[in-house]
Amino acid sequence: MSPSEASAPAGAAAGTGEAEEYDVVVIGAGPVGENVAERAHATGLSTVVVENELVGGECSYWACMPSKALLRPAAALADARRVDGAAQAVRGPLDADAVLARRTSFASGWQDDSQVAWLDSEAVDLVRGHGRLDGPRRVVVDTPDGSARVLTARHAVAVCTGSRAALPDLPGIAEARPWTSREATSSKEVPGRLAVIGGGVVGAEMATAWQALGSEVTLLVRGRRLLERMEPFAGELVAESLTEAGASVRTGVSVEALERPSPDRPVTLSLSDGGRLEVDEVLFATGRRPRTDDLGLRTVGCEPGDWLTVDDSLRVEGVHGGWLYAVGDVNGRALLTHQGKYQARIAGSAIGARAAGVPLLETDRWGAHAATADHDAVPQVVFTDPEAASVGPTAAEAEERGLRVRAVDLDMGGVAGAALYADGYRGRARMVVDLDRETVVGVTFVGPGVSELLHSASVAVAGEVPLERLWHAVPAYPTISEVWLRLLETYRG
Ligand SMILES: Cc1cc2nc3c(=O)[nH]c(=O)nc-3n(C[C@H](O)[C@H](O)[C@H](O)COP(=O)(O)OP(=O)(O)OC[C@H]3O[C@@H](n4cnc5c(N)ncnc54)[C@H](O)[C@@H]3O)c2cc1C
Ligand SMILES: NC(=O)c1ccc[n+]([C@@H]2O[C@H](COP(=O)([O-])OP(=O)(O)OC[C@H]3O[C@@H](n4cnc5c(N)ncnc54)[C@H](O)[C@@H]3O)[C@@H](O)[C@H]2O)c1
Repeated sequence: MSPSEASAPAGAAAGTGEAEEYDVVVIGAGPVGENVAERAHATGLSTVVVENELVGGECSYWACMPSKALLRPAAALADARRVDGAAQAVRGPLDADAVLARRTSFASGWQDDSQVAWLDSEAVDLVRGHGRLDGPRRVVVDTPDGSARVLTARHAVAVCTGSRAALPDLPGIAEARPWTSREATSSKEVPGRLAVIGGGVVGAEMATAWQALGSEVTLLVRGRRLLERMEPFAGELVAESLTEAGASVRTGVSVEALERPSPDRPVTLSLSDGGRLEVDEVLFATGRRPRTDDLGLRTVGCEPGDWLTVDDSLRVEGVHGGWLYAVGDVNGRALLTHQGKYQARIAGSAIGARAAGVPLLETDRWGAHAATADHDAVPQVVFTDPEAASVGPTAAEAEERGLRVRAVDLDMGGVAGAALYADGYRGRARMVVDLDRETVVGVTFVGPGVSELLHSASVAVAGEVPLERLWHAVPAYPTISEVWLRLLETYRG
């Protein structure tokens, strides 16, 4: 079937009330939905995506892109300040207006024309409106003009509706009009005093960005440290650096109530240690919940409000006929754009293979239709200063999985390339070695400029490269990559 034949839906046009039939219907045109549609279409299937906000999803407008655009100028300035000779040339603060303007341009001014054009170029149809399931293989779209369109799928429906910020149920929270990640990435003004609640990735990154932009930031962490899902030294180094930058980082404390007497007045937080804190804005960076509450899931035997549990080919478990897929944040496996897009490539080709009647899918470990990396090789970069980058389990997680491991630690300041990169370079690395197979199962780097190193670790982990072969992968001198050589030397003793 040619792509042009493939993209033509059968059935009646919109407005007639009759169902429009496609091979694949995708609900949600975030980065993941776009990729499921494009991949499924590449296998010769007709595809349509349903979107009720902006094509491009959270990542493009209120998450990855604007947050990294806010953080990059701070990192560039910090890097220059760590190099004698360059430091003398950059004495002033960030130009907050210019940073916010650049952020806005990376968020495409919250317009989705270019992403719509991309869908069009890939011959994927777009229906604007809120999609919900209405029984097997059937999606009803409530469109902005008040009418309903019915889409049916010959082969598969993929739910790619993502996640939204989770807010705790606290007295006064609604009246306090707190920021979520949306306001933290799209604000047009720099608040004088900002409280950030939550020591996860959003909390650490947004505290870094807004402190650098001139806010007086207080980061309130209910646990013992920041970035609890990474090796302990990651959160410790990031907290130390945030404190040096002027932020107040307080652990073991949470918010119990909020009071904002009127919208133009400051907000006062009552804290679990009995203290009170007055700020101009408060950001809740307290995790995410799946966008599954208004999706008609009961009509197909699933529970609304839950993360959708999937198998490794991204098919929702327990749905008769195996036609329902859930890809990206909504399945709760790894809330990251690159991991969702990886799942999308796998789901798209699995949908295509099943539609073509391929009798035996490659769903074995590392097979073409199995998202194995979700379990063993999820890379993540936290764009704080210093950057924290990791792939695979931490040493503690590897032990919990029953692996016999050794953690090899290194102070990165001794690596020549790191010392050249920044005067007094502060950074640490850990390589977690599976002693039975002599392969690397997890790696963490924390330090300036480590984000671009991470893929080397992902290749080693996903490739299950034996240490004796890694020994022959020679890092160029004098780059920060020589951290690999030092780690291997330390392991060999
Ligand atoms: C502040 C922040 C920073 C982040 N930074 C990074 C980063 O640097 N790197 C990284 O890898 N990840 C990052 N993430 C995570 C990343 O944003 C998500 O993993 C990614 O957006 C998930 O993509 P998705 O397509 O699954 O969902 P989403 O991007 O949430 O897209 C879902 C889409 O579905 C639409 N939708 C929902 N329900 C319906 C419905 N019923 N009908 C029609 N349409 C619907 C929504 O409008 C949306 O467009 C960040 C997250 C946050 C909050
Ligand atoms: N650079 C990146 O890759 C990047 C950047 C931002 C977000 N993300 C993704 O987005 C997802 C969401 O990030 P997040 O930081 O919102 O979630 P998270 O789950 O990483 O962290 C939330 C934090 O809030 C704390 N918390 C929860 N409820 C609380 C409460 N009531 N009071 C005080 N603290 C509370 C938790 O203990 C946790 O430390 C992450 O899973 C991450 O993968 C990725």
